Amino acid sequence: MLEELKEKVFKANLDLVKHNLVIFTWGNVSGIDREKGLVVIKPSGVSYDEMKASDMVVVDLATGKVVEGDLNPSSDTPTHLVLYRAFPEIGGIVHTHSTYATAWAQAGKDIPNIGTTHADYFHDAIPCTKDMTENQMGEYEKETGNVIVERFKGINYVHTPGVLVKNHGPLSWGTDPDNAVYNAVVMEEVAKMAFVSFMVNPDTTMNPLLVEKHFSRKHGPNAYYGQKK
Ligand SMILES: O=C(CO)[C@@H](O)[C@H](O)COP(=O)(O)O
Repeated sequence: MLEELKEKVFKANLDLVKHNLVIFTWGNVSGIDREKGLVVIKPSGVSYDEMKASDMVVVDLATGKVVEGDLNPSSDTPTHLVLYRAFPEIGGIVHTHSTYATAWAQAGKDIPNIGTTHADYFHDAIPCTKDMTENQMGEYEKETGNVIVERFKGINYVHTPGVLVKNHGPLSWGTDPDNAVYNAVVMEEVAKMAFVSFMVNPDTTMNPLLVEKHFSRKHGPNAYYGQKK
């Protein structure tokens, strides 16, 4: 079942290593078949060197139950499921511990939009979630999804396809697993650029008109991951 999606998700997970976004077993990528209501995700704790497409785990979107696979699904599966349910336009999700985006997440700071590179891919500042409450810690991964959805109230998740989970790390999403990985790579790069920019000039700013010009030039007024709807 879902062999093609398993292959796509498997390749996208290996691309995290190719792009230096993860080491060891850190991070994860998932994809979704919305017609079947099934999510394919990386197995938990498996080295990328040893991983196979057949190791990918299939999970029911509605119940979270494993419907296919001998290995445990990623520990972050509850987070992915909350986002797929809340963000109907996404087809793939990535979580990494990429250095600069994770540093901004650990610092609890949004990555402000101060460059045209950022503006080409993320319309708004890349938001960081707030501290979770003691009650939320009980179901950390599920509540991580809920605080992301809460943080995106008033932010178009299609136009800004990524978030920083406070004191943890980045998540990005896209039309499919490959697009989600692409956005994860861009996110790490703009996190690094912003960090260095603020070291050069802590007071740096960007004219919002330049943001609009670059984002709409690339994505159009009714953007959908770069294509007009
Ligand atoms: O951030 C964490 C754990 O804190 C996870 O995202 C790990 O980095 C990957 O866990 P698995 O996907 O292998 O369960």
